[in-house]
Amino acid sequence: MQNTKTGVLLVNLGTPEAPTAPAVRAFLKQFLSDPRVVDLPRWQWLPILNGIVLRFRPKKVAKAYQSVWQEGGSPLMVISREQQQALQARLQQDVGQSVPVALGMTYGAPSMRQGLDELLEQGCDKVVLLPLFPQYSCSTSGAAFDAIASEFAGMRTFPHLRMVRDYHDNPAYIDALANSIQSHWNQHGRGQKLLMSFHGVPKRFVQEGDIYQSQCLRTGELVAARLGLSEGQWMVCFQSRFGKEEWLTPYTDETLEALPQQGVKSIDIITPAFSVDCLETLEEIAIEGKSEFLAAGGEAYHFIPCLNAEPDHIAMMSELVQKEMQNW
Ligand SMILES: C=CC1=C(C)c2cc3[nH]c(cc4nc(cc5[nH]c(cc1n2)c(C)c5CCC(=O)O)C(CCC(=O)O)=C4C)c(C)c3C=C
Ligand SMILES: [Fe+2]
Ligand SMILES: [Fe+2]
Repeated sequence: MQNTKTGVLLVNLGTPEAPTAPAVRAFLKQFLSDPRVVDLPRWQWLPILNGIVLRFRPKKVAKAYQSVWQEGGSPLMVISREQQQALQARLQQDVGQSVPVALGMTYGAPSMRQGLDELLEQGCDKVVLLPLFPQYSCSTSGAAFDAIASEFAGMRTFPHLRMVRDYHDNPAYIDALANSIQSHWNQHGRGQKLLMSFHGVPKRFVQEGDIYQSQCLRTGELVAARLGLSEGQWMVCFQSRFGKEEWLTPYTDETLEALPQQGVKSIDIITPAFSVDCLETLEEIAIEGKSEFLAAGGEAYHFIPCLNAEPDHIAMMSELVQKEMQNW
């Protein structure tokens, strides 16, 4: 009998197994060896990666991970597991049948292969690949596609596949962000400016065709419009710069240092490119960003968490999956 069962492979970037230098080194080695992430010629990049980056960065970054590590592990993994369980329960409710949801990370564990095998073992012959990167980038969603394709390359028969490429302007995603900001304002009051800080990428990626920047700007505009914000009350900026090349601007850290001098003493900051809180939101933005802003003369800094496993975020994911399941 032919299978006709759909499963969901929920994808995120991945994270180290422990907040230690050896575990961070192992993770960074796999991640930063991917040409989708650093596309310099291998002869040029690998000596830098092995001789400098992997020698010095793991110790520093392990310390940063220690500052946000949770009882159950890396925040990215703990929250991704919550999303997996919540989405499976939500799909059962919305679709009225079991739709298995597995987790696969582009780098580290559980690997894409482990996630895929979990679905195949449950009899799924149709897989919806849902990378939790709302804005497409070659360095994230592109890399997730490569990772599943390289697993398929070794299979005699691979399952049917549909992939959600991006959802940067999906009304339910925009609503979930706007609702999260509004409820933060209701609880804590409203700052002078709302910063939407997206993970950066090298400017060159965009010049060479990556649609990431335009999708970030569109998300920003839609959220601002949904909240009725006028120019000057919000801005988009880009964080997590890596290496010497120019990345998308304005840079978040420079913005945080400049705003107090421009009279902006209180801000709210949200990170819409991240679907789960992780090192880059909890350490770089919630901790480091705050101390940068306050040191520059800022007075109030409010970090708004990612959508994580919030019910409206999970409902949006269910909607994305159901759309892919239509006429299949
Ligand atoms: C080297 C270039 C990098 C590109 C390009 C890049 C794009 C990119 N990354 C995310 C999401 C995440 N990145 C995270 C960590 C992280 N990112 C880079 C580098 C690039 N990212 C590094 C080196 C690291 C590791 C930490 C460090 O050494 O500073 C994470 C968090 C992982 C965690 O464990 O918590 C996420 C998530 C996006 C969305 C993106 C492009 C759009
Ligand atoms: Fe990154
Ligand atoms: Fe960072």
